Amino acid sequence: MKILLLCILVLCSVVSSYSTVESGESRHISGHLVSKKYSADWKDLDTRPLPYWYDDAKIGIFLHWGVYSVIGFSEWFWSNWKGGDKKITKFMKEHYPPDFTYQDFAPMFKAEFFDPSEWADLFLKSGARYIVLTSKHHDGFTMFPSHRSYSWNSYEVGPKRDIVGELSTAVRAAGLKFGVYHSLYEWFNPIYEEDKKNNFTTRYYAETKLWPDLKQLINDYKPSVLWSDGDWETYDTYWKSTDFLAWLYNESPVKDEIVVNDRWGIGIPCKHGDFYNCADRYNPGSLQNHKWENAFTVDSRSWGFRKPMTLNDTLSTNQILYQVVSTISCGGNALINVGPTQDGTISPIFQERLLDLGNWLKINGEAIYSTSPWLHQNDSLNQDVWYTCRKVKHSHRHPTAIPRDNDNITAIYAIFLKWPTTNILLLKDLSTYLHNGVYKIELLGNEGLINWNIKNGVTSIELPDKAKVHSENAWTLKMSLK
Ligand SMILES: C[C@@H]1O[C@@H](Oc2ccc([N+](=O)[O-])cc2)[C@@H](O)[C@H](O)[C@@H]1O
Repeated sequence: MKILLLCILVLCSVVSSYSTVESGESRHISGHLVSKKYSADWKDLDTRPLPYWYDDAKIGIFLHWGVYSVIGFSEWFWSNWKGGDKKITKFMKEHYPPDFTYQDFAPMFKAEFFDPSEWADLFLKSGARYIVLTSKHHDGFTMFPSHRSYSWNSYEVGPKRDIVGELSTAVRAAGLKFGVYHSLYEWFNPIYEEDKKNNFTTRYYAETKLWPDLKQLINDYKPSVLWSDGDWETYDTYWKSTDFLAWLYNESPVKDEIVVNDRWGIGIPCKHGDFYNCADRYNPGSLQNHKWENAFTVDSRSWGFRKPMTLNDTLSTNQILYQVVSTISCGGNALINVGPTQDGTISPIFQERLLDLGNWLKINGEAIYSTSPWLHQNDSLNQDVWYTCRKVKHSHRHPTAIPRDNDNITAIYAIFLKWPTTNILLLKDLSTYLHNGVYKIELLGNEGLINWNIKNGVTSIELPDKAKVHSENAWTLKMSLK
């Protein structure tokens, strides 16, 4: 007996030392990452380098689309209704038969005008580099033919189409990355409710629904982003988040490509994940240590399509640019949400905002894509100015965090969101870098060089006649060596 125990002990220690060697290494050979095996704990998972495409992309489009788009209140409609929301109760009483259920809305979700390549064309023109679609929100309705969501998916009810499949194909054909939003919990799934009733000591839902669904999603659609949500009722130990991520990073068909956010259980957001969302609409205004993403909505009041939305509720192009620019300057990505309609269209007001962004990026994209945060983010003299910079390529970047060094800078960009009435832009934080006159300044989208001088530590930049400048809403000054 003793000998047997000893043998087991020795075997265990051999196995564990082998696995530490395995998991302790990650090497770059001629630019290629030799993938290591991650163990299923946060400490090891956190060492995974961020796939470069994500930091380079900077801008994505978020789509909240599902059965809730039919009602047009918000994606939380069902839960709010059941929770006794007065407005909703009254609305349902006035407009629907007394026994009408949330499920009865599903056949009305026809998506009859849904043309994925038209959407992809719009997204391409917006300048976004990745798309994130709700593959399943908290109502549990899957936008793909889930093997575990019988009669509660877009392939069997409503559109009768594999929305995730069709959109992923079209988006990729346009050269963009495709990702999925996925809610861990389902408000009213009886199997989940049973686990919940058992204080999450049982894991029936996680084993029989969640895991098979997630694996199907990853294996069948090979998304580049998995945007996890609905994690907050219980711990990552119930979800088995680390096991899932170890599988995702080690074995899955997207192991080198995929990025995930931070919503993997109580206490995890803002602490673990390839990038952090922290709270929704999170925009800290200062440089962060870890890659993060600002997910925000063009309709300031809802993620899903809201029929009573007014023009006033929507973010203006200038407000969207403020979010995009301040976020990227602080090391984040911007994920801009719009809610498509039940017919499968994207309303013209959202189209216009996205196209405005695209037109702005055509001129100013050089200050956005593949840039790094600079030494300063928001100019200390002029609050409407945000900096980014360009560095010689990737090999110098820290693999998991936002680069903080200031080596290898080839250009500094100052993006300003208000045109000064005097036509003179005053900046402070640039002054120590520009002093010796070897720098030139250009305004993107405008011919020729810009006159500038430094007095008492303030850089004064003479802007050209505004009428002759192509960019609108925000402008970029580029500082580089002569
Ligand atoms: C993107 C959004 O994500 C969640 O809402 C959240 C989740 C987390 C926080 N948070 O951490 O502050 C706030 C809203 C969803 O409930 C919501 O419907 C939408 O899908």
